Amino acid sequence: MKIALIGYGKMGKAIDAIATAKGHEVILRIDADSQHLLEKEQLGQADVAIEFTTPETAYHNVLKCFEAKVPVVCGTTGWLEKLPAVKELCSKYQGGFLHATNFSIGVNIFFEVNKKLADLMAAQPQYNVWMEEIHHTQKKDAPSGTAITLAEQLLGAVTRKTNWVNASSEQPETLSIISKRIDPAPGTHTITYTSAIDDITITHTAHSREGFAAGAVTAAEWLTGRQGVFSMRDVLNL
Ligand SMILES: NC(=O)C1=CN([C@@H]2O[C@H](COP(=O)(O)OP(=O)(O)OC[C@H]3O[C@@H](n4cnc5c(N)ncnc54)[C@H](OP(=O)(O)O)[C@@H]3O)[C@@H](O)[C@H]2O)C=CC1
Ligand SMILES: O=C(O)C1=N[C@H](C(=O)O)C[C@H](O)C1
Repeated sequence: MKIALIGYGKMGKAIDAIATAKGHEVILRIDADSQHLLEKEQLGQADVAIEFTTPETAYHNVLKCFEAKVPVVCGTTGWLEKLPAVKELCSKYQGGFLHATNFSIGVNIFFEVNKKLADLMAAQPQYNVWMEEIHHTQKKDAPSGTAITLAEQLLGAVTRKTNWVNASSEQPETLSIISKRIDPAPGTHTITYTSAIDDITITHTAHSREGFAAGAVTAAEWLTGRQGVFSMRDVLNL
């Protein structure tokens, strides 16, 4: 498979190592200084693009892939407000688009555990619930995309919580998401349900970026040759 890497920072480099070890050919490595390569002539040579850049640049980059008719796997977080527009444009261009706030198998299983626990806690109002995420200090967005996915799942089931804030809140209807930035944390997410009697805590801790990168390569293999808007649930059959 010929891969175009859009974004060649921490994730781009981790994906390069895994894709190359699996026998794929990385034909483009694009960073902020080589955006002129984001054109049909170059991008169009790839079977698939993998985009991990910044909240400010992801939308433009994904559109460039649609224009070049290259399916794109996107892991960039912090640009949720533009996702609905991208999904519509994907249909217009008859493109392929797969976005995930977290590509690791472990976190995608954790998402399913979160939904199940939230379903059970929906009928137990004696429990309050809050969330914490810890990442490295270079992270640009807060809360993390993964934390927002977890929060949306939780609010969908635990209806006594109606909104989330990226702070500590005393409002009973507000889900607090506390963000901490501590090096070198690749990504830790914890959800705690607490009552006067006991606490239940679930945590996912990434030990490195390997799980995110391996998941992105698996998603790219899966997306190649497909049209439509997909998620990791499609890839992992969850
Ligand atoms: N979904 C998931 O599983 C995961 C998602 N992420 C997300 O992925 C994103 C990237 O993370 P990470 O690799 O750690 O970040 P880095 O800051 O290490 O890398 C970002 C890269 O994007 C490049 N870049 C900036 N602007 C452009 C542009 N206009 N076109 C092309 N490339 C550009 C930068 O280039 P330069 O170096 O020249 O500035 C750099 O190479 C973040 O949003 C992060 O939250 C991270 C891990 C897992
Ligand atoms: O920026 C990161 O590093 C990470 N970002 C993603 C997020 O925002 O959830 C995924 C992972 O936690 C690492």
